[in-house]
Amino acid sequence: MLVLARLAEVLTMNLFVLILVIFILDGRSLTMASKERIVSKMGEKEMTLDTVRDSLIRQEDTIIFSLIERAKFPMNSPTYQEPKSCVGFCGSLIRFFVNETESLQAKAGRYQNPEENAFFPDHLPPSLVPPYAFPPVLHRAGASINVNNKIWDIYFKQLLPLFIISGDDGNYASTASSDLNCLQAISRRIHYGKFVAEVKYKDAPHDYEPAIRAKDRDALMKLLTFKAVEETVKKRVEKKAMIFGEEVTTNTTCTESNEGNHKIDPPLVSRLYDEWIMPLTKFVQVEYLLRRLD
Ligand SMILES: C=C(O[C@@H]1C=C(C(=O)O)C=C[C@H]1O)C(=O)O
Repeated sequence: MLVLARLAEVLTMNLFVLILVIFILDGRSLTMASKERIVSKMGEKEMTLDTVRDSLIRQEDTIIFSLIERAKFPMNSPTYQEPKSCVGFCGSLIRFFVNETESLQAKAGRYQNPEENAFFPDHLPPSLVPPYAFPPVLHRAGASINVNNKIWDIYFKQLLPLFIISGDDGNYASTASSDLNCLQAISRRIHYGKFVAEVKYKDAPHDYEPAIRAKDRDALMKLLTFKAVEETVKKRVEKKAMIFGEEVTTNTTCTESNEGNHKIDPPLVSRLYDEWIMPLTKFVQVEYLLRRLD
């Protein structure tokens, strides 16, 4: 009797262990299966020239809104001046602000996304958040191209004076914060040239390879340029600046309310795209393609 009871106990125990093992294995295979589904889902959303162009169109909204926000403030030049001595931090307020914000955003994982490039990439702290498996679209050699030095210089020396009125209202921290929003939006757009170039290369490798091997920048520039697309971009951003920068009132129609009164000058936005944003995006495309066969 005792033996039978002991046997039953052992069998029950074994059965329990067996069920537990099945449960764990099944759970693991389920997790793996769902992970595979996510990965294959991302794979399905393959990048095409149309999808990258759609992204550039959406990014126009971010850029224009950020410029409108910066235009709320006058120049506020103390934001950019190098103080004679260190005041808790060394250098201009804008450098301090960008450095510190990038540091925090790096910890929060911003620069794990291959679409993001820091202005001060040296000595950034590592991300503290679990990594996300961004689809590996870019070719390794070109992925690290960073033209933010150029963007920084152009933004402060050429762009700001064009669309910001002179004056000082003391809002230096808010000014620095809105500058950073502009810089990040413009930088993301310009570096998106890497994705544009990758898609163009994949669509026609035989067209690009001879120019890449010959390191012929002019030929590459010709191959990747679509003048008609650029003209459309210029017209569209001007129209967006007109619509987004309108003063909205409830007692007049949109067209009545705003003749010539926009938060940012619409033709100027078109000019920013024509003279800086599109040429730099194309510069990034050429640089990326030159490394595409490395
Ligand atoms: C980005 C592209 O490549 C080039 C750059 C463009 C831009 O920066 O908007 C537009 C057309 C092309 O000349 C593209 O083809 O869409």
